[in-house]
Amino acid sequence: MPIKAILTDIEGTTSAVSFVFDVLFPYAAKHLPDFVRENAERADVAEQLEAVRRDGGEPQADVERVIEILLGWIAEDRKATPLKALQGMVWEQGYLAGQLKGHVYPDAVEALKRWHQEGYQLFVYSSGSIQAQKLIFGCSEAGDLSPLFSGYFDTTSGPKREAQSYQRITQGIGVEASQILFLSDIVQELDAARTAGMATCGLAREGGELAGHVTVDSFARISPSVF
Ligand SMILES: CSCCC(=O)C(=O)COP(=O)(O)O
Ligand SMILES: [Mg+2]
Repeated sequence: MPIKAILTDIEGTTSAVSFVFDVLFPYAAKHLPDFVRENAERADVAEQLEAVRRDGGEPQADVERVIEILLGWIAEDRKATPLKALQGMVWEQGYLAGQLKGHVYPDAVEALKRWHQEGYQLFVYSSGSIQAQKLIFGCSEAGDLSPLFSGYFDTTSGPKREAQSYQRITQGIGVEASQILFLSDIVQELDAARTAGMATCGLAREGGELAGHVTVDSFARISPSVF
């Protein structure tokens, strides 16, 4: 059955790993402590702080201890849903202040625009929160790319290395798994998507191969019609 939908990862796929590690994560580490102190009573923030206490196994942690836990999770690149939600809130302030602009590779911008015009439905699946995903594409160096996308999925659909997450996303997209092409730079994510029945294409931007998957170094080399 022909591909109808394209589901893409962000970090290392549409966007540089260095943008996430050298720009976004340090920005969050710098601004998150004061953001949490100033907004700890806000309902959406308080809900995430409670989730940090629960997931961190420290139900009695005060706000300063929760901040310490969060900074530790940033340092170890933990894909924890409450951290990702709070990072998205902090990054929003940076994007709105013009201090952040989302990096999206020019070849990805060009291909996403073309595929959208050709009628493919485009979706994102990232460990970054849905808010963070909307910001990186909505406030990108190439302008507002958000009209290209039909939907966004984050770790509330499950971890990216588990096949069940891709089954849930398939339900959400509403086409057969075999009609979805998943793009990622991580072989374990591609393996999980394939186990769920999706077509896969690996991105290795520095060259090389993602074992067992068609691998390219640029979106310019992806033809959805051949999968
Ligand atoms: C939405 S941009 C920030 C990405 C992020 O926080 C992250 O952890 C990268 O996750 P990905 O699943 O895109 O590799
Ligand atoms: Mg990635």
